[in-house]
Amino acid sequence: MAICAMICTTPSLSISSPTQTYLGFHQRRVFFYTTGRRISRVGEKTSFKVSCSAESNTLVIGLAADSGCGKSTFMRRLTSVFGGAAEPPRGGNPDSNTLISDTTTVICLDDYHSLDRNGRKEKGVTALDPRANNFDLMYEQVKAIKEGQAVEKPIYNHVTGLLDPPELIKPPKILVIEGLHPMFDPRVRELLDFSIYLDISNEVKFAWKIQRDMAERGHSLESIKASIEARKPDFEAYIDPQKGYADAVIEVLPTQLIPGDNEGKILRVRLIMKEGVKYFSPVYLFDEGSTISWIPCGRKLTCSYPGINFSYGPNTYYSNEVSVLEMDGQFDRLDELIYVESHLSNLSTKFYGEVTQQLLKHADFPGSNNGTGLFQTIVGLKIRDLYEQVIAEKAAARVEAAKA
Ligand SMILES: Nc1ncnc2c1ncn2[C@@H]1O[C@H](COP(=O)(O)OP(=O)(O)OP(=O)(O)O)[C@@H](O)[C@H]1O
Ligand SMILES: O=C(CO)[C@H](O)[C@H](O)COP(=O)(O)O
Repeated sequence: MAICAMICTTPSLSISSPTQTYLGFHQRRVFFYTTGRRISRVGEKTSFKVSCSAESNTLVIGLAADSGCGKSTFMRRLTSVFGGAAEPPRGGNPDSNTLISDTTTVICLDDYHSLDRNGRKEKGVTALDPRANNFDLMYEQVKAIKEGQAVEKPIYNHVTGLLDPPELIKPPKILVIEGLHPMFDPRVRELLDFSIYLDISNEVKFAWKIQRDMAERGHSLESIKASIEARKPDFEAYIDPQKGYADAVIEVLPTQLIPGDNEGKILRVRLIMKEGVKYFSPVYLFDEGSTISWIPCGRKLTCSYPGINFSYGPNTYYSNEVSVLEMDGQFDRLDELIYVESHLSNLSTKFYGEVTQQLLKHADFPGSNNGTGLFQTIVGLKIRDLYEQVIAEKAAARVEAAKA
């Protein structure tokens, strides 16, 4: 770092070279060595490409879920926690899948489809199949962004089903990679600072699909059923197993408060939080580590049928120790959520009532009155906290390095 601070205005230096290169420093000049021999000096004509870039402060978050499972809604909640609105790149492809705000850039991993709609049809593979995706490019580009370099990322056009010319993605403070496979490739997984899986049970997925694809997109009930069935084997083989790697899973199930309910309107939502993740301390209800069941309905929380049930406790998930917070039911009055919020700890809020304020602000988003909205908001706050801890630690390390 000391070297870079002297030769660059920004604190890090990136070098690309066709051979293994070693960086040396002597009398305020930077030299490159190959197997110990000095071969060139910065400023001299050289085949090495040297560029200064901002120190790698890009935090990378992975958000995995099947299509139509609430990724966009979650992203809107996350961006709002950082205080901004996300928009597609200005002046770019109107069908871009990217969303940029002051703090976050969200890229959709559909952009790494290597086969377009026709290509998949010809080869008889779905978009969930690894053979339809370019994981090498995904890895190289996410790594480059994390290291502070801009990349030309391809665009998969959902309107035409074709691969469009690429768009420039500059390194943001927080990069979110959302889509089908953020935790599939071990190399990409290794780049993630935090990972989330939205686990929507088949019953609920079906209810949401019907609501959206029938009401908004004019699909028939039969075609929705057929598309879910057709995706199932690949979903189970390639998408679902990723939840074993996630730091937080939001699991959405039918309610247990109404026996045999299959409407998918009242939901039982579980926030599964891995223990021992750096910069992430799981949220708890009443008393950390104990097992709690709580019906908050009564004087301070209005509940109509079938009521609300919270539970919390330690558990094991894919051989990992986790804490699980569960909410079954829905709120009648969102402003009364403050009562529930005041019984939760480790929320990483900046002021009393921030969770309630966030949900009230976006009361019109799907799921604001149930555990999906509540837990998405909480995970958003935890990501902000994680980011702030990383930044604070890097700043402290820089101060220490400058002292040395
Ligand atoms: N928490 C929720 N409660 C009820 N319905 C929801 C919830 N989240 C999402 N939905 C339903 O699912 C639909 C898809 O949500 P969203 O667009 O956020 O998902 P997505 O994963 O980004 O979808 P896609 O990948 O297909 O773009 C919404 O239009 C809504 O009908
Ligand atoms: O699973 C998906 C992720 O969103 C899509 O089905 C996939 O990207 C293919 O898109 P399209 O159906 O528009 O060709």
